[in-house]
Amino acid sequence: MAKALNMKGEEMIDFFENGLQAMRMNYYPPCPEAEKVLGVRPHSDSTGLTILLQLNDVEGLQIKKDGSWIPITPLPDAFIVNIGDMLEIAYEEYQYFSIGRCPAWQWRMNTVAAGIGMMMITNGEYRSIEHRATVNSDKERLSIATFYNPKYNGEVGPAPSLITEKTPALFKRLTVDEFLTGLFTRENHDKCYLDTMRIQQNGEDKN
Ligand SMILES: O=C(O)CCC(=O)C(=O)O
Ligand SMILES: [Fe+2]
Repeated sequence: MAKALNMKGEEMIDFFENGLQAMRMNYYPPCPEAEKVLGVRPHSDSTGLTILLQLNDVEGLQIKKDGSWIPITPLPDAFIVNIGDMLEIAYEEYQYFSIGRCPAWQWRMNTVAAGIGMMMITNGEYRSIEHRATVNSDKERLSIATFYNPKYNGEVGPAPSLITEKTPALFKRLTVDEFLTGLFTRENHDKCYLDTMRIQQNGEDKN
């Protein structure tokens, strides 16, 4: 990835060496009123990189492309690689993570997900993807997501080798600690957290 971006390899290693890794196992039971609920509401992963396995051969994952939701058909033995944008921790926070609740569901399990932005590191060159998961009326669905992130005592921000006069830094550089503190103390949850990391470019509307 560093090679494709013409980024210094050591910088990528520096971001991710001894980084945080986390895994979330998603179980979506069948829901007779499947069209009324979502398994996972629209979001972009807050990770550096997410590697996702659609465990059984059941559709559910959708990505947003040109304003429409596109289903991602599971392929046997194939991983899906997502570029993440910011850090998120979803820990049994049902309301935060899902929309609606199927009357037939008795329980739901979320494990911890944590991650920090490949979008920031690549200075916007690689963009995070908005996605969601739907549920089915008669089939259960399983997926496993693994999240790869910079180390906790490190920094996050555009890789120095990607910043030039023509491609100025689009995001601030800050410690992971600062990033996390900002994430968890923010009051406006409607605004994308990544947007608060953006550096205003010359000539941009300040509103
Ligand atoms: O179940 C899926 O396919 C998507 C899950 C997901 O987006 C996540 O765990 O972050
Ligand atoms: Fe996700």
